Amino acid sequence: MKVDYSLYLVTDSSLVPKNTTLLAQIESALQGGTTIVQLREKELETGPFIALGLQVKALTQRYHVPLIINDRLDVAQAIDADGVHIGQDDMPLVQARKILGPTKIIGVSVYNQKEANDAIANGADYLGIGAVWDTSTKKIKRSPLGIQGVQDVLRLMDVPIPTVAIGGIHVSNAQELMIGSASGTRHLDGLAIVSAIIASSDPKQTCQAFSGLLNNVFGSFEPPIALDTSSIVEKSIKLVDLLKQTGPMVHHITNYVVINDNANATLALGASPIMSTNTEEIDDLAAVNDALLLNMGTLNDIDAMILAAQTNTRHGHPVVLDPVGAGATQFRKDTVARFLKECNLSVIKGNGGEILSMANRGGRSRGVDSVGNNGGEANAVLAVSELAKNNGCVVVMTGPMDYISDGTRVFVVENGHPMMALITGSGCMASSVVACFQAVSEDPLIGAVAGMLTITIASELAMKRPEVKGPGTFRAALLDELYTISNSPELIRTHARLREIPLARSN
Ligand SMILES: Nc1ncnc2c1ncn2[C@@H]1O[C@H](COP(=O)(O)OP(=O)(O)OP(=O)(O)O)[C@@H](O)[C@H]1O
Ligand SMILES: Cc1ncsc1CCO
Repeated sequence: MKVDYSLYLVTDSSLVPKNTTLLAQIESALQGGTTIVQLREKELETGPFIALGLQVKALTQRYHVPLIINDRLDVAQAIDADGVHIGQDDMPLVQARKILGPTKIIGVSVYNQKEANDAIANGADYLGIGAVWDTSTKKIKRSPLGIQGVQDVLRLMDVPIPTVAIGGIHVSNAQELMIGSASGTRHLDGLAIVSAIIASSDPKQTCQAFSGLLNNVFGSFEPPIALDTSSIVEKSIKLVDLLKQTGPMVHHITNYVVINDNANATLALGASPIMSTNTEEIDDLAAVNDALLLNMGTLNDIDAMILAAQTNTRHGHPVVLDPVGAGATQFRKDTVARFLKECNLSVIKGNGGEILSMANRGGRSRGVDSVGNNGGEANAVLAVSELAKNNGCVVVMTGPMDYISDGTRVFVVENGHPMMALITGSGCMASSVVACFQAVSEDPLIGAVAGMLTITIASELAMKRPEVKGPGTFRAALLDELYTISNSPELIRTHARLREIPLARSN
């Protein structure tokens, strides 16, 4: 579930103006564009808190906005809220997560780098950074952070998870805070507001003012520099080196046909594979993992896959899905729908039949094999770009040409050899390689292109070997050539055939 943290309302009944009610203030705020609500009622006993929680939940559900409960896990459970927000002196995050399970949102209040990174390491979904300024709504024990203090926490987070700032934020200082605290590509994802909304004589109007201001600020943040194809090739070369230097761990839940090739391809690039399907160890693995690959080939362990995806996402690790045989059976179609709904995927990498059928663009699978694309390049471009845009991820569609898109750009890797289609699991190996690159690439699009260049160039180099006579010798040579590229990444520069297809503006 993707959560919009941008206009985060935190309640406080004691601040509600005399002529109205808390519920009316919340509803007005929702009409004005509040994107998430936290019920913070420090003085309420359990019974009345639950009763109020149920009323607020009915409201937030109507506006399709998540409801978070401050501190009280029991209340959150009783009303099946979307999550909790805990402070440094509340129930520790580790225990809270055990109680609430992996799917609930848990936010943590943090004041400095250490608290932020501890919360990130323990699987917080978002951070509330503050207090930014002095505030009348909460007695603060530590001096206010100011804009610089917020920026320090943002800059020093080990992994960039969503953040909101809290404490003394009003329409008058919100823009200064959003812009002043941004650093490089990191910025706040939203503002948590208490009195400016709850005590407002017109919460709807106040929220509209915040929303307008936030939209302008988000629009003003520098988009990442769009690299041309030769810069992406150079980046890919650097990523091969980085993979070898850092040796990231890549947890695979894959199929039993390809499992050994997946592990060996990962090792050949200098990364560490772990092939585990046991739910008991997902937490421990996620704590030290760097990327997760889910492969639907033999389609067991679906619950473990989803749990692993959610757990890894909480740790900030990318998740790659190989939707093997996506359109082949009703069960596979249903399972893909579950992955799309319940997981936050970084990359979907499938063959033509799989990706085209997921995009409703005519693809077919016979078992796990792709049965062609009748719509040519234009159809492939639309399939990857639409699927990417609709799911907020990168999509790779393999075949004689590999099409790769993040929804705004489309690249084609023209490298590869037809012999790849004659060994089982070459696509699955490509997914492992893409997952390895996701572990070291800040940009999932570049990581996906780098992965596809690496495996397809390896296939070309393998076919040049004199001992390669057919699929058997090719399979071994492919591993050898992944290893060759890992040691001589500049081979990518001389072999890459990468082109960009401009997307029509209407897309
Ligand atoms: N005709 C071809 N020419 C060049 N490269 C190809 C060709 N067919 C496949 N490839 C390459 O082979 C790899 C696997 O792609 P393919 O679409 O065959 O995957 P797949 O069907 O998912 O494989 P599997 O299910 O066996 O794992 C990709 O790297 C792709 O670039
Ligand atoms: C042949 C086969 N069957 C299920 S998975 C798999 C490997 C290629 O995906």
